[in-house]
Amino acid sequence: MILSDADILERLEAGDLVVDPLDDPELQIQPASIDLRLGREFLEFQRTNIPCIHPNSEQEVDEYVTETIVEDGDDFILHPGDFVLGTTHERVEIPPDLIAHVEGRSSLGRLAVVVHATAGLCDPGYRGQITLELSNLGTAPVALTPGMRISQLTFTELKTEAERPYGSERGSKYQDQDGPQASRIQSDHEFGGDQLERE
Ligand SMILES: Nc1ccn([C@H]2C[C@H](O)[C@@H](COP(=O)(O)OP(=O)(O)OP(=O)(O)O)O2)c(=O)n1
Repeated sequence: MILSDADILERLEAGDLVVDPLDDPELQIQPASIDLRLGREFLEFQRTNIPCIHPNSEQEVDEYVTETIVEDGDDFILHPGDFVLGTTHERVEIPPDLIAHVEGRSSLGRLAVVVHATAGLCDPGYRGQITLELSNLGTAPVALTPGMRISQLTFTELKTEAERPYGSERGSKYQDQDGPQASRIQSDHEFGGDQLERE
């Protein structure tokens, strides 16, 4: 079951679902979603001379990422073909019986701005800001202003609570993330399970 505006308000009031700050609930709570605003920090990917990035190499993943913080009154210009990481301004806490989906807003989609190029799932138990995978599929640069409503979260109720919510198990590498986080896929090998057995 997908939560309606009334269900979302009820869960927010009960305090187990958290979206913080929720400065303008009337504007941000939509019929079956909550609009989230864009934060100030962005991670941009540099052109690089290395032949490829090995996801297992922390150095290769981190070295070609640079951070930009947009000052008051300024915009972040997303150029055609760009792929950058942004963040929601809000921090969320998803209770163990809900899953949240990060969705784009139609108004930005109509300008060819995509807010989650691939991953869009917030696990039951997840806490933190949400990293947005922003790209511009169009032909004109688009100005993104921190504070603008950039994405929406929908919530689906699970049939039963997750027994091992995000954060309770090995892995959970993005729990309590603050600002956009580059991929931490290189830590997967620490937790095991990502190699095929030798035949
Ligand atoms: N666009 C998104 C999608 C997800 N998340 C957060 C909420 C998710 O609960 C958490 C983990 O997402 P995934 O399970 O998709 O990521 P991984 O499988 O790579 O990470 P892990 O191994 O920690 O589960 O990241 C985010 O910040 N921004």
